Amino acid sequence: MTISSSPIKITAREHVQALLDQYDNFLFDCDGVVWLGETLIPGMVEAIEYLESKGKKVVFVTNNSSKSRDEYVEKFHRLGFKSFRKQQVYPTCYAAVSNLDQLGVQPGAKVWVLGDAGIMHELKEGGYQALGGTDTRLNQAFDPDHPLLEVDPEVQAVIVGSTKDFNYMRIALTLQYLLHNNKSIPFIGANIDRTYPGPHGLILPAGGSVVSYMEYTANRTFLNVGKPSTQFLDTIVAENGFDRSRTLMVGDTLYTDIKFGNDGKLGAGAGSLLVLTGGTKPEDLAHLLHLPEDYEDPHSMTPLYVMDSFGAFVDILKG
Ligand SMILES: C[C@H](OP(=O)(O)O)C(=O)O
Ligand SMILES: [Mg+2]
Repeated sequence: MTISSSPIKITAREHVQALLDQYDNFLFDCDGVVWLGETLIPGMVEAIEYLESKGKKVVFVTNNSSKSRDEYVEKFHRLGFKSFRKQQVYPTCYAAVSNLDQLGVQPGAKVWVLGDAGIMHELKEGGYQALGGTDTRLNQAFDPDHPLLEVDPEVQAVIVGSTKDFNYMRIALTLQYLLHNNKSIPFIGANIDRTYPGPHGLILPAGGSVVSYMEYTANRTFLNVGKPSTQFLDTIVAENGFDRSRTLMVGDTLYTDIKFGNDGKLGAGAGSLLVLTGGTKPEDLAHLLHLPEDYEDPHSMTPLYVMDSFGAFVDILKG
């Protein structure tokens, strides 16, 4: 099946049954698909339990680097996913750390972080020394004479992701590392998302806004390790032994999730399902469908399927 110009709307029992027949493996985005902040999207626990009861493999791929895999396990359990295991979640803090080795940065090395606890914890778990990030000494107002502003020459990489502690001390220091040694230290960005859907209908700044800030300031290009990176998908497919033609990506964002599934050649020609519980509204999709053919490859961001909420899966199936 190829990507149609208009996605197929999943509303009836036969549509849901077709998904079950067509796919063995389901990749789920988290923010806007499974939850909004700490609020579970109704029906998601039942939907995942149903898929697993039918022998389907389920993994979660999130561009949100604020939590480590261990912290995601706690969150999934807290929200009712009782049998959830660490191997089922791929946050970009983990992807960022997994990339270090290939960039020649070996465990034991010092890595500078502009980001939240997830990146710090994954670095430590990978055997790296994490600097910056959540260090509370950086919470103070900018002072050019502060000893912390001295660059540590042993730092071998910089990872930038979302942070709720975005202040001038942190960005000024991060800039020093990005410029250090003739801009030779690898610059990893955890994601490209501008925003993410928060609780109470709030649209909140996401990691991509922080990464882009640093990219512009340092006049450097970062390596994006998150969706829609095809290398990220290759790793997930290989680690789980998934058959791409029997794999579906479910997400709420066109330029990350849907592009990830389409560019990654999931499904038999296409394997992406957009839900409308997060950042994308029907009018955004309509706009995309009317873009000129040559506009930044609109097909790569066109989902094969669309569904109001994946949480409706079991209800639709039961009629
Ligand atoms: C939006 C994104 O999370 P995801 O939707 O990939 O779980 C993020 O928090 O930057
Ligand atoms: Mg999302």
